[in-house]
Amino acid sequence: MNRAPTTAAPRVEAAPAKVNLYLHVTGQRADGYHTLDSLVVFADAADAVTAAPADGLKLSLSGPEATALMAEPDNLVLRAARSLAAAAGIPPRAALALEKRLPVASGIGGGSADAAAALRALNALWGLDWQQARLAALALPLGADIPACIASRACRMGGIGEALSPAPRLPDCGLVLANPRIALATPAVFKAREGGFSAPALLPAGWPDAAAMARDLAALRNDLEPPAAALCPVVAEVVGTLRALPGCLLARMSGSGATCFGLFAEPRSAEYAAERLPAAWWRWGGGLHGAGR
Ligand SMILES: C[C@@](CO)(OP(=O)(O)O)[C@H](O)COP(=O)(O)OP(=O)(O)OC[C@H]1O[C@@H](n2ccc(N)nc2=O)[C@H](O)[C@@H]1O
Ligand SMILES: Nc1ncnc2c1ncn2[C@@H]1O[C@H](COP(=O)(O)OP(=O)(O)O)[C@@H](O)[C@H]1O
Repeated sequence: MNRAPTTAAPRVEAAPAKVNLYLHVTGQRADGYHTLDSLVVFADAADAVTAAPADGLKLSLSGPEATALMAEPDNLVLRAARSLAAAAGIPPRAALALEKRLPVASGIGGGSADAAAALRALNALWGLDWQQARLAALALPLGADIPACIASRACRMGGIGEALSPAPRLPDCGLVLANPRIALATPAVFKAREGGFSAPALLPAGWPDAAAMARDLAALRNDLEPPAAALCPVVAEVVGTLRALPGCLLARMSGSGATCFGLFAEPRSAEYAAERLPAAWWRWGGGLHGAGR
């Protein structure tokens, strides 16, 4: 039965960038996937996915970063749509539009955010009413970051990305994101990692302000930063440039890179600081997605 209402209004979903404030690689499973411990937050920098009624399944691309995806044989948005339709037992009928603003293959989970946004939009468009946990379980094989992106709320990430628990209470803070415009493939970075595994972090129940959070985060690390910097040496320059910005409390790489972030006391100082970065880089400054909700 096709439950797609042909008169349903288009659904628009933001696909916010994921930032790993720290990322410890805690082990490796027999299938090769690594187990992680990470504090994940979402920035207000975002792609946007629209789903509208249609007879078949199609995807249109727009936005400043869309060119990098023009040759993509099977966009994650389409894979997510097919996967949801198959699991729901309905034909995949939707006109999807992706406005791509986040750099591709950059450690801020843009593809995962897009897939998650498509699932949320189609869940509504097709009247499925699936719970977030069911969408997350369906999406995990498409990308380890997608479960966290389904809710797009700060969380503690464990397992290979599917074990999600609440984040400590976060203070108001600002983020600067900077990418030197070099794509880094996630599998290559995991493969280049050397050494043993890290223990999961011990975190407090919350932080009173961004400075206190930065102090605790400084004792942790991103275990993928050394291998990413070996593959892409400019990562060290990006981190150093962020760290030198006035007001920067902490600078580090996100995910498997090459995007790095700077943590600031509040969104306005991050916005201002981002403008001082080299114009050749992709850069963004602002606050956390959903802050104050
Ligand atoms: C590293 C992280 C941290 O949040 O972020 P990104 O750099 O992708 O943003 C994620 O774990 C990435 O998630 P995602 O990009 O969705 O990964 P997937 O497509 O599932 O996996 C791509 C490849 O990365 C490796 N991989 C990924 C996740 C994981 N927990 N262990 C791994 O070893 C595997 O080689 C896998 O084949
Ligand atoms: N909508 C999409 N956005 C970004 N990448 C996509 C998308 N669909 C498929 N991909 C593929 O997924 C890979 C990982 O992209 P992305 O999620 O941006 O990076 P990362 O996992 O480093 O955060 C890209 O190299 C690209 O080949």
